Amino acid sequence: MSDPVLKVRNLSVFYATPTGDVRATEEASFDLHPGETLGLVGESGSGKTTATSGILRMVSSPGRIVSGSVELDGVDLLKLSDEEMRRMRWTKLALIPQGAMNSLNPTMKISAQISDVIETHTGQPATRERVLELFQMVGLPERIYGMYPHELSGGMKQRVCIAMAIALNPSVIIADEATSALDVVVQRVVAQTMAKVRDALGVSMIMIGHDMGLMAQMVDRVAVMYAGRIVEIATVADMFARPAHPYSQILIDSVPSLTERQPLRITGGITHDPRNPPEGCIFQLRCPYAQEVCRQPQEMREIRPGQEVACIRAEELEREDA
Ligand SMILES: Nc1ncnc2c1ncn2[C@@H]1O[C@H](COP(=O)(O)OP(=O)(O)OP(=O)(O)O)[C@@H](O)[C@H]1O
Repeated sequence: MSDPVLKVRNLSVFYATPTGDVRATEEASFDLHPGETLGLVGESGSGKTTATSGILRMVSSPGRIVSGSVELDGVDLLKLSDEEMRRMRWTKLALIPQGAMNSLNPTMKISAQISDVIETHTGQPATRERVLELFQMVGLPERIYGMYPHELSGGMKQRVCIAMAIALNPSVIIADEATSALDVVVQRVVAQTMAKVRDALGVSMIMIGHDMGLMAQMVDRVAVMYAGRIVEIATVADMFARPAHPYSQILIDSVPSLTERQPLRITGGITHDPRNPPEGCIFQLRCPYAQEVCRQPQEMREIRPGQEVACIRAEELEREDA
């Protein structure tokens, strides 16, 4: 396999609170290969957004990156100066943030906002031709060129955000639940646009989401997070056919069917205080199979080529869903 475009190793990001650090992302490690899409899933509060903020070095106070490395094309982003990092954003690494469409500037025309991104990083404003080319790639009509965000539908605004993300041909795009604020039909169309653009440009993507059904159709591999820890990484096929971690099994069971899209609906939530995780397995307090042995630290380990899991009992508990 080709060298990864992005190599994340032991990334930990904590938030300081008066009663101790919230360990929002701890020891996260994964690779992203050229042209690959990796899905990052887990229920609310599992640390998905925090992990990607760490990758982009956009963690704001009271958060801080505690440790780790984030290599993009062989360069450790965590070692760059702020100015060097600023130059990486949009050109190498672009973000479509949560609620992206609400982050558009209401007082600026769509064309000017896209042009602005390009000008800030290249020193040259975008030509009308280039903006229209981007519109075409994401399926936006030419007539919105001179319009303001409030004149556009939610789906269109989301496409504008995709256009901005690809404007400078980044190697990696991180899409943070980019579609969750939209209704189901619009979600599907926007997701298809994202996939089309990704395939046309050969860009690598990290997609954060709750919707396992949508993930199944959009991503190559899935990383499952629980309470700040990645507990399993596998191809979509393996994750759905033989999820190895008990938490992944619960996640998969929460999907009614792969064609019927639904957000993750898991009762219970994260049960421990994120400032004080249990010793050993992060999932032990909710795990139906927890035993004494689960109080030992659980490292990610490969149980078959391409499937890594942080569960000492994985082989014993494995099941075939196929
Ligand atoms: N500013 C903050 N101060 C303290 N704790 C925080 C702060 N921001 C996030 N957290 C905590 O960090 C943990 C991870 O949050 P994060 O938003 O990364 O999760 P998430 O998986 O992206 O959730 P969602 O799906 O709801 O976006 C949670 O326990 C959250 O309460």
